[in-house]
Amino acid sequence: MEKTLHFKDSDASELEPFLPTETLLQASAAQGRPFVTLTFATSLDSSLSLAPGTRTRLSGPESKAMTHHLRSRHDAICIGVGTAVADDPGLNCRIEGVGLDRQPRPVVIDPRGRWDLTARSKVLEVARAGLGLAPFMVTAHGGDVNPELRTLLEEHGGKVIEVDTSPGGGGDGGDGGGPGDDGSHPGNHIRWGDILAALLREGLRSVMIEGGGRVINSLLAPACHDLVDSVIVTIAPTWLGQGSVNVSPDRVHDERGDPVPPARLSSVSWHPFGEDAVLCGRLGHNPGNP
Ligand SMILES: NC(=O)c1ccc[n+]([C@@H]2O[C@H](COP(=O)([O-])OP(=O)(O)OC[C@H]3O[C@@H](n4cnc5c(N)ncnc54)[C@H](O)[C@@H]3O)[C@@H](O)[C@H]2O)c1
Ligand SMILES: Nc1nc(=O)c(N)c(NC[C@H](O)[C@H](O)[C@H](O)COP(=O)(O)O)[nH]1
Repeated sequence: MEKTLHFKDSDASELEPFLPTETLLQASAAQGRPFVTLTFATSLDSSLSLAPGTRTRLSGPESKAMTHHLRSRHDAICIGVGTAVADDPGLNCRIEGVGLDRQPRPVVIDPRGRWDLTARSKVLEVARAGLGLAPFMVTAHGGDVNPELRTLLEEHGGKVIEVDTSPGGGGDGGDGGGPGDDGSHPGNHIRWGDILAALLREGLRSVMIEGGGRVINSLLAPACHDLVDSVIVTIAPTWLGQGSVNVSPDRVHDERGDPVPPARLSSVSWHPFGEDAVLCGRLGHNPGNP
């Protein structure tokens, strides 16, 4: 098991204006979704990892502890299956003293059963050790879920959640597209509004979405802005170069056909954590905010 992390209360308080409060949770629930924080770490050239299918360490120890604090402040932590396969993640909070009652529920979006989950996968080892919760897998309604995978999940206290796909493959920003991308393949795309509504029905009132590239780029598309409350980005002082997994949402054009920026944050603040800078901002409008 990995080393325990430490995070100071004074650092935690700097992040609070961007995290769910009871008022914000109720306002999000009234819109039929959990409070959503989009969070990830990038290089100076806006990359998440050196190449698809590989895991690249970007955060230093201080900002890594910050990310784990965020995990303890949400009911769920959500990733796409591309990240689940590339990283074999634990998806728990490893800050000292954080008990099971403050662990987030891991959620993996996997419309067509690409996840190579086995009993030796880290997320299940963590659950068996009592250091985190067993994962939920969100899949396409009527898709083929491997019965062994379903049993494995259920034996650990996890489950499969089936959600209807959106005919035509999206309309809410897609999921970034590209080779090997089963998520934007017609018939496999699940609208983010439907994914989030399904998580709220499971009692998950706040979700931290950690990536990867396709997930982040799709949520930064204008059609999804009202589904995202806060964005918290760790920026590491390094470049990963061309061919890396990039945060760069699809181009957006105005009615004249001229390009316009797809997204801009508001209420922005910057915080140094070790050698990294952490950027906090708001994307959509949550009626619970002043
Ligand atoms: N630096 C960071 O903070 C960070 C965070 C997470 C992941 N990563 C890296 O990102 C890479 C993985 O990114 P990626 O873009 O390959 O994969 P991803 O994790 O974004 O997963 C994409 C897949 O998820 C599914 N999916 C996502 N949204 C969907 C939707 N709305 N409907 C249906 N299916 C949907 C689809 O199968 C899609 O192909 C890895 O290298 C990982 O290490 C880095
Ligand atoms: N904050 C942050 N800094 C990084 O340097 C880095 N590589 C990630 N990556 C996020 C990550 O790729 C997924 O969210 C993992 O899959 C989680 O894995 P763990 O639970 O930590 O095992 N995130």
